[in-house]
Amino acid sequence: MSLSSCLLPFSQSATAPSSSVCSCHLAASFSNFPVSSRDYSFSRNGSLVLNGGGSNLCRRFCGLKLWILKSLNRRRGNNRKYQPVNELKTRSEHTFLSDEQGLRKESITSPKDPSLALPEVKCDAGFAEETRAAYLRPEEHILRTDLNDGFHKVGDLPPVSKQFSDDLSDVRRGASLCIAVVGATGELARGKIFPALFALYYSGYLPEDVAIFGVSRKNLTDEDLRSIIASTLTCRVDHQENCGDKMDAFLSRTYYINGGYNNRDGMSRLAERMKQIEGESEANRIFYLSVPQEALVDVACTIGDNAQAPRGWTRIIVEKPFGFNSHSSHQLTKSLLSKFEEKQIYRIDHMLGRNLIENLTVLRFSNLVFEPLWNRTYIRNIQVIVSESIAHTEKYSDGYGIIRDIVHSHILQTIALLAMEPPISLDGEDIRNEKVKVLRSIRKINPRDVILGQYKSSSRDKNGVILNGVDPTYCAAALYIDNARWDGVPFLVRVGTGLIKHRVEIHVQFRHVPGNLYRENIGINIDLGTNELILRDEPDEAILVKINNKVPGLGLQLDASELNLLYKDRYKAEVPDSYEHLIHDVIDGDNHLFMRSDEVAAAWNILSPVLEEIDKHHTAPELYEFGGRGPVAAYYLWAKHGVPWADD
Ligand SMILES: NC(=O)C1=CN([C@@H]2O[C@H](COP(=O)(O)OP(=O)(O)OC[C@H]3O[C@@H](n4cnc5c(N)ncnc54)[C@H](OP(=O)(O)O)[C@@H]3O)[C@@H](O)[C@H]2O)C=CC1
Ligand SMILES: O=C1O[C@H](COP(=O)(O)O)[C@@H](O)[C@H](O)[C@H]1O
Repeated sequence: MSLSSCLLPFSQSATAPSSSVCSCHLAASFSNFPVSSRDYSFSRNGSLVLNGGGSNLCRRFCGLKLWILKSLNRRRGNNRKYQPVNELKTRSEHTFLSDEQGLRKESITSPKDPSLALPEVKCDAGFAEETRAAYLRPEEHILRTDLNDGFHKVGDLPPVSKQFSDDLSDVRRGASLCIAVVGATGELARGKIFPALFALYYSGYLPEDVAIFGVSRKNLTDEDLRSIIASTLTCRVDHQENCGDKMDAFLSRTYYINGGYNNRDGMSRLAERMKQIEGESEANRIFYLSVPQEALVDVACTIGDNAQAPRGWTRIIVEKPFGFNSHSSHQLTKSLLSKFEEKQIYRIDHMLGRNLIENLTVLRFSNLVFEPLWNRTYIRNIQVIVSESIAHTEKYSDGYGIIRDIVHSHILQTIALLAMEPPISLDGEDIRNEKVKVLRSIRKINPRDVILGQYKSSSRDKNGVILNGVDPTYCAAALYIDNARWDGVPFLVRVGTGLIKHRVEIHVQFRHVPGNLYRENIGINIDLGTNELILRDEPDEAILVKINNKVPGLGLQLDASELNLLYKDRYKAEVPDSYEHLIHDVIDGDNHLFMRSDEVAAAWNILSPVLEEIDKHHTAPELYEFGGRGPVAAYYLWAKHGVPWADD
C-alpha cells in the first residue's frame, strides 16, 4: 500500500499504485473440474482440494469468473450454421468417479435451523442428496491456498492461457452435469446466463461432458436455440485463443426443449432427454429458473416432481425478487420446500456476485487491522451506497419497486456480511447462520427513517422505463442492529437509479480519536479528522483508507490522505461477471451468497412495516430530476442520524 498526500488540508488526495497480497482462496470438491495436478490433492475424505495461493491460482480462480468484454470480442451472427449436433457421449463411454470421490449420499445431512418457522412439506419424490460442503473442512478452504502464496509479485500475473486447459487433460472426470435454463428465450437467459455458462465452459469450470438445455414454451429447434445463444456469446479479452472452436463446442452441447403450456409434461420431456444423455451413471442436475414470478412455483414444483436427478444431486436456482411481501414470500418458500430440501435451493441475486461482496469477509477475517475495531466502540456509522447513473430498464423491478428489488436482498445481505460475527468456518451454512442472526437483530425499520424517491419520468421513451404509479426508484433508510456489537450505530442506506453519479460503495466511518492531541490542527470540523474505510465496487474497484498525516515542511500542518488499493492497477485480470461467479458457486455447492429461507423471512420482517405503510397510504415518493442527486429529504435523514453525507 502506499500513501499519498497533497498540500490541501483534508482534501481527498491523489492516489498512488499500491500492492497487496493475493487473497484468493477457493477449493473445489468435485474432481470433474480440471486443474493441473500440481494444484490439487485429495483430502482425507476424497474431495479434491485445490492447493496453492500465488498468482497462478489467484488468477485461475479469481480470474476464472470472467468478464465479458463485448466490444473486443467476436460475436456470432444469428445466421450462423452449425454442424449436426454431436450427441454427448453417454456415461458408459467415460471413466467416472465412484463413491470415493465424494458422492456418498447417505453421509450427507443438511444443518437444519430449528428456528426456521416455515413448514417443510416433503414430497414423495426421492431427493438426490447433496454432497459438497460437508466434505470440505474449512481449514482446507483457507490454508491450502494461502500458505503457498510465496510467488505473487505485482505485475507478475501470467495470463490464464490455453496451456492451462491443456495441462489438465489428465484430471479424472467426475459426475456429468446437466444444466437446464428454464426461460431460455428471455432477456436474462440470453444476456447473462448463457454467456456466463460459456465463460465457465471456456475456462474449464464445467465438466467436460456437460449438457445445457434451454426450455421455454416456444416451438423451437436445437438450431434455433443455438442461434439465439450464439448471438450473445463473446470471448474474454484474455481468452481469445480458440474461442471460435470453443463456442462451437459449447453450442453443440446445447439442446432445446419445448416445455409447452403444461409444465408437468414439459419437465418430464426435459428429464427424459437428460436421461438419454446421462445414461445410467452418476449425474448431477442444475435447473436455472429464469421465468416470470407468476410461473415460478409451477415450474419449480413440476421439476421437483418429475426432473430431479435419479443418481446425483439436484440444485435449483431461483431468481429474485423473492416474493412480493412477507406473506407471498412465505408461500413461495413453502412451495419450494415442499419439493426440495433447503440445501438444494439457490436464491440468486446477481449483485451479490460482485467482487466487493466477497471482499467484505476477506477483509474482515483475514486481516488483523480491521476486526478489533469492528464494533460500536470504534465505528461511528456505516453507509451502503448503490447509486446508478443510468436508469436500467426497471422491467424486473417494475411493480416491485426498489425496496423489494434491491434492499430486501442485496442491501440487507451486504449489511449482514458486514456486521455478522465471525462464522466458525467458511462453510456456507456457517456463514448463513451468522447472517441470519444479524438480520434478526435489525430493528424493524421506522417508516419515518425511510425516504422514497422517484425520478421524473416524463420521457418514458427516453429511458425505456414505465414507472408504475408510486414505485420508488430511490430509497434512503437508517437501520439499527440491536445487538452488543452494533448498538446505536446507524447503518445508512442509499440506493437509487437515474442519479448523477454511478457508484457502488461502502463507507465505514470511525469515531474521533478521544482527546485528540491534534484537534486544533484538524480545525473546526472534527468530522474531517475521522478515519474512514471505503470499499468501492464502482467505478473502479478499490479499497481506500482515509488517514491523517503530516504535510512535509516546517510547522505542523495535517492532511487527510488515502491509502489506496486500486484493483485495476494491482490486478490485470478481467473481473468476471457476477453471474459467472454465482453459477460457479452453485456448481461448487457453495451457498453462502444465496439467501436461505430463514434469511429471506427475516429480511421481510425488517421491511414489512415500511412496505405496509407505503401500500396502505399510497405514499408518494419525492420526485427528483433524472440525472440529479436524488430526494433532498435524504440529506435531512443523514443529518438526523448524525452522519456526514458522503458527497456525490
Ligand atoms: N432481466 C434481468 O436482468 C433480470 C431478471 N430477473 C428475474 O428473472 C426472471 C426472468 O427475467 P427475464 O428474462 O427478464 O424475463 P423475460 O420475460 O424476458 O423472459 C421470461 C422467460 O420465461 C419464459 N416463460 C414465460 N412464462 C412462462 C411460463 N408460464 N412457464 C414457463 N416459461 C415461461 C419465457 O419464454 P416463453 O414465453 O417462450 O415461454 C421467457 O423465456 C424474472 O423473474 C425476473 O424478475 C432478475 C434479475 C435481473
Ligand atoms: O437486479 C438488478 O440489477 C441491476 C444492476 O445490475 P448490474 O449488472 O449493473 O449489477 C439494477 O440496475 C436493477 O435495478 C436491479 O433490479
